[in-house]
Amino acid sequence: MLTEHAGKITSIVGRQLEVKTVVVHDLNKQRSVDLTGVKVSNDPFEIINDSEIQMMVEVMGTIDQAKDYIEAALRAGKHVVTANKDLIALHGPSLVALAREKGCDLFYEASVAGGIPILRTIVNSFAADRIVEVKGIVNGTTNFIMTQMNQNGLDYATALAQAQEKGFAEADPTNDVEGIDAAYKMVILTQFAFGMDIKLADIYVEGISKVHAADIAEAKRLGYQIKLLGRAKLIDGSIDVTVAPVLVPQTQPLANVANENNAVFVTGAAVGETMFYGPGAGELPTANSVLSDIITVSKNINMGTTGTRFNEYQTPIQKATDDQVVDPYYLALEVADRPGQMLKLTEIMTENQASFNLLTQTELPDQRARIMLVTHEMSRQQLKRIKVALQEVADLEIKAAYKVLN
Ligand SMILES: NC(=O)C1=CN([C@@H]2O[C@H](COP(=O)(O)OP(=O)(O)OC[C@H]3O[C@@H](n4cnc5c(N)ncnc54)[C@H](OP(=O)(O)O)[C@@H]3O)[C@@H](O)[C@H]2O)C=CC1
Ligand SMILES: N[C@@H](CC=O)C(=O)O
Repeated sequence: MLTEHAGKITSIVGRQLEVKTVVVHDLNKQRSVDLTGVKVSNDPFEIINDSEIQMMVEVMGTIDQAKDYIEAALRAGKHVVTANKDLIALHGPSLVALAREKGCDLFYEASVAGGIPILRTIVNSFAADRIVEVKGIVNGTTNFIMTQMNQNGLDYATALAQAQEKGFAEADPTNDVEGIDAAYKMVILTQFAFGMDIKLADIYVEGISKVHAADIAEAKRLGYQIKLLGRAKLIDGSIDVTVAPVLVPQTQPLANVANENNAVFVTGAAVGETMFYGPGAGELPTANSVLSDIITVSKNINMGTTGTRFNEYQTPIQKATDDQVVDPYYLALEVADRPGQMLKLTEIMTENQASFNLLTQTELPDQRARIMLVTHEMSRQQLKRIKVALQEVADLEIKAAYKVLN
């Protein structure tokens, strides 16, 4: 892209960008990019110690190693662009502080939602509004897997292997499928939207690895798609952040976001609901976001305005309590003794002031049945109590408890 769009980039930046050194892991690997005239090395200090180089781009992944290299580059006075959400979510504040101290830029647009320019949009276009909710599909791999399972009948392992082949998944896809990658992105989105430095441990995280084909089918029958959704919501001045499988109504645009695409809804008190859609993973979409950062830094160097934070908004906000977070839920239970279990279920729901508006069941072998119900709105605290009480019931197993988007 730097070569093909060189003329446009030069006219926007006012200078010609030159790649001096590329650092890789395996010097013998065949590359599809023409690196004629570029120094190729496996030593990051070839960049960090080169006084001619003004900017370092980190797209190697990892946490500790990348952190060491970025810190060294910032200490050497180099501006940094990174796509590393793991690192920014876990160590963003200290890296941002170091960059500021050194008068350097640190940009990371590609770290959230791949090719969608969502961080820059929040910083620039929502600067005057009060954001009340950010929710969406922020992991391409899991959305690709769920789409392939749903629409093409692929099994989980085959769909994951395809996501890896296409370059959407992380080097170790555990973080993708267990919701950690989406949670890292929600940490960054929460920081940008609400000015709040939330920790990974403050987020309820559940991935897709345990989503059952029976729940996908039942959700579909009821008019929903199960999607891995991240949500950061302002509730009475407090923030709640979650990443989990959610039943999305077919009529909601998020239900139709397929494959590696991502979509982020940003709701502002003034503007209302806005939706940003595009490829959330993949080589060129990610490269476009990285290049938009490179161009921003280059312009800042030109104008002598480096050293300001990507996001300047900071404000102290509390985490919401389980009592404050209210949603309808989908519950799937496996039972043996049906009439007895149904009675118990109804009792437990009533004792916890909860009710359901829909209940279905399917027969399973050995006299067992799978009961699926959609509740009316209840707090996360109520749900927790109901789950604890149901766990005490003999011959009853909770198979799923997912939020329903309304
Ligand atoms: N893939 C995607 O769609 C997206 C990825 N990201 C983020 O971008 C980063 C990179 O992801 P991705 O491109 O998929 O990863 P890849 O594994 O495809 O690429 C990593 C690159 O880093 C190089 N590298 C790895 N370790 C070292 C090391 N110790 N020293 C020098 N070079 C090293 C590798 O070299 P070699 O080629 O020799 O192996 C390779 O070129 C991650 O932080 C990821 O989370 C962000 C948004 C989207
Ligand atoms: N593994 C990530 C890549 C982009 O951030 C994803 O699948 O979304």
